[in-house]
Amino acid sequence: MHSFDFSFVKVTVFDVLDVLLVAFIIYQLYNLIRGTIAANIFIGLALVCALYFVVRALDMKLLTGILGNFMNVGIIAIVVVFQQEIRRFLLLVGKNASLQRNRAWWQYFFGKNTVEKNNYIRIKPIIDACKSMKQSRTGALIVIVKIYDEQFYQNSCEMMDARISKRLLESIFQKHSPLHDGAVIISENKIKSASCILPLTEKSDLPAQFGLRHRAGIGVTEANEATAIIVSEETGEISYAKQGRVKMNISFAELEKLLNKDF
Ligand SMILES: Nc1ncnc2c1ncn2[C@@H]1O[C@H](COP(=O)(O)OP(=O)(O)OP(=O)(O)O)[C@@H](O)[C@H]1O
Repeated sequence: MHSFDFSFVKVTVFDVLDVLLVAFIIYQLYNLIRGTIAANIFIGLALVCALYFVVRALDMKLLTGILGNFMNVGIIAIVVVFQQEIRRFLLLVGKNASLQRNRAWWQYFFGKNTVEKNNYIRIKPIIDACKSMKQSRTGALIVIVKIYDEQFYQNSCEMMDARISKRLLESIFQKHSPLHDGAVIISENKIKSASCILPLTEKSDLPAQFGLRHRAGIGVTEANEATAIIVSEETGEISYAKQGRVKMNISFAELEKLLNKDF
């Protein structure tokens, strides 16, 4: 009977850790570029790489030479093409590290209940504003971002740095307000900007009643670590978008649950 000898393969704890870390980084990168145009570019680059290895293995000299030259400048091309994504990835790593640290300490000293209570205080003005805007059929788009990338928003937004309050949100989206067109961006427990023009999703399978407001709400969550609350002017319905996916007509209890999780 044949037996296999695997004694030449030595796997240490650090090898496992190494593979897990690489998998984690690839997963984070995938999350960052999922649904964006960068994902298609990434697939294109991966295909060129695969083709290079195939033609090299088949010893096809001309193609190997051409693709080899392309691969030599590949890393520079990647940095240029994925400039925004790399920037967001590094911001995410830095920010998450400090957020997790603060939260862990806070929970250690004050317990989980205090954290949840504080969270409710933070999200209450947003929920109350949505309740009132639903009633008055005021269209609104509120985007909550983990990392406020000023460069990303500064050209298309009216910059603010205000405490979140129900009345402020209501006045921004009130029909006669000069800032009512576009989205409000919330980050770090502040209203950071208003009247923002956001990228629209290019999805073709959305419900017919979804116009620009909904498309912008979904679009921003495809390209960023963000969640969007959309109040429909037509129907008063509340929708919630995250990672390019949208939950329609959610209740306020559901909204509270989702915000508690994501904010
Ligand atoms: N790119 C954009 N970024 C942010 N907000 C936008 C953008 N484009 C349009 N909007 C907002 O959406 C409003 C138009 O909404 P539209 O009626 O097309 O959307 P809708 O999804 O059908 O929502 P509603 O149900 O409220 O009508 C604009 O007045 C503006 O405030």
